Amino acid sequence: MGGIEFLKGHGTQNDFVLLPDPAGRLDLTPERVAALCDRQRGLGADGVLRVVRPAALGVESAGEWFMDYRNADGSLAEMCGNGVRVFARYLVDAGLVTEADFALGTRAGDRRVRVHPDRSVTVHMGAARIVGSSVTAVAGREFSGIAVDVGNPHLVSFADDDVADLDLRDQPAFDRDVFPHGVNLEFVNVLDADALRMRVYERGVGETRACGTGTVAAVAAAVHLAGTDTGSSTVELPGGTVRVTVEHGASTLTGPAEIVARGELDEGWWAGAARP
Ligand SMILES: N[C@@H](CCC[C@H](N)C(=O)O)C(=O)O
Repeated sequence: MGGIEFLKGHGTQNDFVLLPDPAGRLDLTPERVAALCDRQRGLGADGVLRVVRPAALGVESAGEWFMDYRNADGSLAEMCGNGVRVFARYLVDAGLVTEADFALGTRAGDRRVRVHPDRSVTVHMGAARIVGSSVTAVAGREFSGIAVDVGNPHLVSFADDDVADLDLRDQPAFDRDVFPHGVNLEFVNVLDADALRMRVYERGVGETRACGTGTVAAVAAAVHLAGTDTGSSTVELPGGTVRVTVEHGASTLTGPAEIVARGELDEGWWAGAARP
């Protein structure tokens, strides 16, 4: 095999290693994903986006490309909102799609995207479903939350105190009976009628500087609390600001997406990274 091409990109500082692999030839083990994402022994990222043809993985999609997303710990997740924006940015920059508006496949189903001239990307995120409530605890302090399914699981907790002061270095407690496959935990301040501030502790990663599906979950939860099913809001995150709309079983996420670097992985390193 020749060198393994990679790119590095981010969306509101939620960062990813992209691996172009149209035919699905890479043996992308959880150990290799974890090594790639490690900020000391690898390239460092919150997740990996393999760029692959749907047929190569045996999945159905109306899109020409499938976003094979992995969390930094090597686990699979259904969906990644910031990842879709970065993935779309790469496809357009690389000339792999020629339209500005197209569909791509994810484990949560197909997602339509629009790449704007100012380099921002809008993703049609599908339905954000309110599925119940639960609790979480950060450093012994309990928060009640609204459970939201955005293709992947979220628990959104609204706080009166500034979420900037929360200590999110350790995994907050959550109810494993309610979330047997884990959950992404969002902590939110309402700034005004159409502005939220959010921090997030992601399943399979830890605290990240932004989570696209999390922002959609946060706006859906805010809209739900307001007693309606339609609304739109900016969401300020440590890594930047996105815009979310939620209406009648659909939602959109708009924000920046950047490709930062490209290069080749060392083959010896790749071979060794297959081992834990
Ligand atoms: N950062 C992502 C979400 C990635 C998946 C998540 N950690 C999970 O396990 O569900 C986003 O931007 O949505």
